[in-house]
Amino acid sequence: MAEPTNTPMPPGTPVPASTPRPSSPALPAPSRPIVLHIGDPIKYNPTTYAEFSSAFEVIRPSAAERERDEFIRALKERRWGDFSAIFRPFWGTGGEMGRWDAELIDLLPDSMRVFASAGAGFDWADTKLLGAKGIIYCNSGLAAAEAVADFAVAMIISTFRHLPWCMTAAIFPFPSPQFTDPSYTTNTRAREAAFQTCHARATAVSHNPRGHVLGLIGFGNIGQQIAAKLGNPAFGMRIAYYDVVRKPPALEASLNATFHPTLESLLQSSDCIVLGTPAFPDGKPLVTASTLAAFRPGARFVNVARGSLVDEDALADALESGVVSAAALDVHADEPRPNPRLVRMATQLAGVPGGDDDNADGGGARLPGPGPGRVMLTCHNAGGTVETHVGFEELSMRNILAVLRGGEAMTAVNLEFLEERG
Ligand SMILES: O=CC(=O)O
Repeated sequence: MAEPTNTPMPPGTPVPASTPRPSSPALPAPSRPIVLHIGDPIKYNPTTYAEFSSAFEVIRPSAAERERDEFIRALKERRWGDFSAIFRPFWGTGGEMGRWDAELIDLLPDSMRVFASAGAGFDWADTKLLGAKGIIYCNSGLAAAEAVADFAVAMIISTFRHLPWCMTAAIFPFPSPQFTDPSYTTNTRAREAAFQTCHARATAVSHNPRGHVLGLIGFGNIGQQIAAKLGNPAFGMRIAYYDVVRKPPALEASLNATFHPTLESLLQSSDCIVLGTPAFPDGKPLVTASTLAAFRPGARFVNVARGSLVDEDALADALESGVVSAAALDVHADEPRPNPRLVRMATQLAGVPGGDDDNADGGGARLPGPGPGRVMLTCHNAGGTVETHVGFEELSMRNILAVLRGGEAMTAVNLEFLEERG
């Protein structure tokens, strides 16, 4: 049964409820287009939602109905009628049915026109097949770009300054927040050694980003915002990029960005490589043993795109051999399970029992081993801010309003595949 859209909004806000629908195949023709709302109720944009829910009949399947088997059953029995749009305002919910592949897409009603979802990435949906069926897919990358770029800045700085080492050494041996771990209170020498070693030796492997070449793979909204934040006059990095389509000269000039016509040329010229490009539909990696071989010796690597784009074992090899001197990964090939070899490196300390201080005086050139603090791992947090979620909701509703009123989608990603409908 559909859940009511009992949205937590400021008190007194008038919110039209979505319509619970009986599980009956014989539905009367709707007076307004039906929108299938998958996931949590909206939270942040009551005014737009008031317009949205008076323009459309909004049906929100329950959490149980969104599980794949039940979802397929419901689509087969046309439980939600001839809906014209799918609306997924959050990335944390609404994905329970799994990948939007042919099995699901082939069950969509002919009335379906537009699928608007939270999230910059759209690897969870076969957008080419949707396009072939005349369905526009809109992502919400625009809403996440600033958050992802800010997070990428922190990760890039981390690869130059070895923040994981600085942070873990300061709290060695990782006491509980209550400081009740007996080793924390008794193992004073080891704790002091961890702190002092990091204080003394992190200097020798840390560098200012200024003057280094930042190589951006992908120069869309996220890449451009990273360039604006880290180039001149702020951090003074030299901006280089590779993308399948070269950007206009005025844009390149405004960001002082140098285009590289091949990925190899970008890799050979960069001190820190940042991945900010959509995943390949077939899940093929872009950063592999052979691409890593083209990195400058001792280059740094940051991934804020998708884990599937990186062969993580090849990256671990490159960190071990020193080809890559530091890496920061927000996204992982097998979420929520980061690669165990990379986890081990992320927790490695110098100058403490079980640590590794072989490389303490390395200086960015090819190093013989991973050394401490060279890997930063986070939990797919880059886009995760309140502002992003406000934007996800708003943009998804605006896209559906535009398309169903006969206008243009703002953030369609599959227009090249879109087939005209009869
Ligand atoms: O990964 C985050 C997103 O797709 O927005």
